[in-house]
Amino acid sequence: MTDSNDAIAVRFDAVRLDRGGRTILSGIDLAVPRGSVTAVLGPSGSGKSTLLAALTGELVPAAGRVEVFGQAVPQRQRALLELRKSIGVLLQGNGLLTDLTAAENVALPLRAHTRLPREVIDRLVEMKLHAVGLRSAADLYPRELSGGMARRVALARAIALDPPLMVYDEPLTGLDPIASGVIMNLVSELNDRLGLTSIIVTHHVHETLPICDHAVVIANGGIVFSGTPGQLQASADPLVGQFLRGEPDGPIAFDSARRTEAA
Ligand SMILES: Nc1ncnc2c1ncn2[C@@H]1O[C@H](COP(=O)(O)OP(=O)(O)OP(=O)(O)O)[C@@H](O)[C@H]1O
Repeated sequence: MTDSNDAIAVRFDAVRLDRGGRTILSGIDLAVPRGSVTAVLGPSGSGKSTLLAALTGELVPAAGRVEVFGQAVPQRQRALLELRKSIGVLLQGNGLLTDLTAAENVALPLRAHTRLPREVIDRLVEMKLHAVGLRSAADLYPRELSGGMARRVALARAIALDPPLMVYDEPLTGLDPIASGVIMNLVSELNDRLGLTSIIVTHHVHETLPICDHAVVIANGGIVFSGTPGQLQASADPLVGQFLRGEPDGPIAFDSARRTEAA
């Protein structure tokens, strides 16, 4: 592994992703530096979740190569499970089990993937809940938590195994502006404090950009912008402008995947 590879946490090299016999994304080149926070932005249906699926090995590229920490995403189940332990994923729905308390939910990955004794797991769970500011909610059930608190418990569970890479799929869905601000601050703080690399897939541009080092916009079947948040805001590209302003009419097709298919 070379030094330059060491500095890159995730690399997409000429990747094409197909789903249901259709090309969703093609010509994807992306390098996510270690330690950075990267936003993957794009309109609904543009292929953001598809990109994540390639990163976690759920979807095998039709062409090109995806690497995580210098290694190609494996296809063999065992190697894939090993890779997934190094990727913490916060999904759109929190995925909390309703008949378990917050603490029991956070303990799940530790019980499943380690042989640590009970008291060590309890201590780790306490630390993870503390990291998201919810130590006092340990014994509450998901139905007793607000939407923002539930998202934070899910975040504590996602970092339970200390993954070096965090992936957030629409972390702000269903949250009010205050809870959204809390989550974004946490994402940024955890990234810096724990030395993580974070990728945030979202269409919440204005809430996400302030904590990002890098932004990528996908539309019309590929990457249409890659740069800093400042460069994104200053971009004169009509496609980027349409997306930032959320306009229905413009160079981004209403159903961008359909346009790819027709192309
Ligand atoms: N399993 C699948 N089989 C076939 N097509 C799929 C599948 N999953 C997604 N697609 C299609 O791929 C395209 C991209 O979907 P994807 O979910 O990646 O977009 P997205 O940008 O994450 O959207 P959203 O912001 O609404 O979640 C869409 O046209 C969708 O219909």
